[in-house]
Amino acid sequence: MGEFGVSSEVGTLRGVLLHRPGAELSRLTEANRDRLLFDVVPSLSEMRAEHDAFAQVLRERGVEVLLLGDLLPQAIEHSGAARIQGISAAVSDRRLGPPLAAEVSAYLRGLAPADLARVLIEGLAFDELPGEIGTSATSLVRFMHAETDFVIDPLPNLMFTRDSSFWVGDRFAITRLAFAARSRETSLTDIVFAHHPLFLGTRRAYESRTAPVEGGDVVLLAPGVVAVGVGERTTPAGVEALARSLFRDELAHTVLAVGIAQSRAYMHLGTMATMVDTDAMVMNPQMRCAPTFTVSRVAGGGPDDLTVTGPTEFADVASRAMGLARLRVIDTALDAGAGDLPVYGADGSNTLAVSPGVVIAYAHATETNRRLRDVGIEVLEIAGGELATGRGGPRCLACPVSRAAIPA
Ligand SMILES: NC(=[NH2+])NCCC[C@H](N)C(=O)O
Repeated sequence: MGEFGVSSEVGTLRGVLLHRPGAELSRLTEANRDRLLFDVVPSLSEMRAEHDAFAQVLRERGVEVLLLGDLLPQAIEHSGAARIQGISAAVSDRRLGPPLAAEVSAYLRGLAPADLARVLIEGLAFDELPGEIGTSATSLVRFMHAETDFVIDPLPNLMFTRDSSFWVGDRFAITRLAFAARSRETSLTDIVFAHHPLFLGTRRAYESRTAPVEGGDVVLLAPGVVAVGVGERTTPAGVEALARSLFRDELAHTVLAVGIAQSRAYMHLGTMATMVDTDAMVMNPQMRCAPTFTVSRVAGGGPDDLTVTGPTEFADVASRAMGLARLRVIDTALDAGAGDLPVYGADGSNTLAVSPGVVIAYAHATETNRRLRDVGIEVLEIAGGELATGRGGPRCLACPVSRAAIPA
């Protein structure tokens, strides 16, 4: 696929990390789906068929598709540290109590890499624990847990690989996810990028990881110019930490912090606005004037000194920061066909570019897709009725690891 590295949202895509939906989604029930961030309980078989078709479109366009479910066991096989890291992120003393936690950890240490990877992704229910674990009288948890409790929570949102990591320049960034239901996902993307031999020698961006930053909020507008949504997920402190880190590593010179509503319907900047060409964005109309602060480095200051200006309207400041005479903005439509998802839940703005002016989009975003075609964007449609039940479109479902540089 060529070199790893990503400096835009539209440069010709050469490689992506996807996660094929698996049994972790069969864990969703009416009782837990809200907590696990799904609007309805999906059909796994249909969802997998849709996801396979998505991967196929990518492959047909010459994109190498890496699957997390393949890379994770390979990384664990390769590195003892990866194994320990996966186990310690999954087993919580606080939740299981020390005696049971110790027994579960010992059990996981003994599993073959493929089995351990499966547990780390799909979770572990109490009734799946081998009979001999925790049966001594030392664990109250073993006796009193609720029927529906998990020893290790499943990760049904892992397929949204853009949230738990992203690449900027020639480095990978492991994020910090805002909600408890997703926070462990980053331990798995970290294992893959830090320990899989494929990525040997690649470096890490954004080490701090204290305040939440989700990859879905990070939009690489142009080389050196990074927009980050601040809303339900990414916090202002997260953007500050990310900006400092990107400036220090010279991976960006301008960070735009874009205020989006604190609501599930808005979720991520990438859900509301995405690049579809080097000079064009598809955008929820409300985003044009979203209050945006520009964060840059103080001239002559230390690497950690930031200067903040604004607020200014998102579309204007983005266009200027990208050095464009004019940014073409295509408004997302209120698409029908999204069932009872809220108006922009059709994920029409959540397109994934495979090259400048060529994007993958959900077929159900009919009107938005028509508008994109009207201005000359090629739209490759995929079925997403089941994939969209967790909310999130093609862009969230893929973490680009290699894109060609966009021609200057
Ligand atoms: N980048 C995105 N918009 N990702 C979609 C994530 C969807 C997931 N169910 C969540 O609520 O977190």
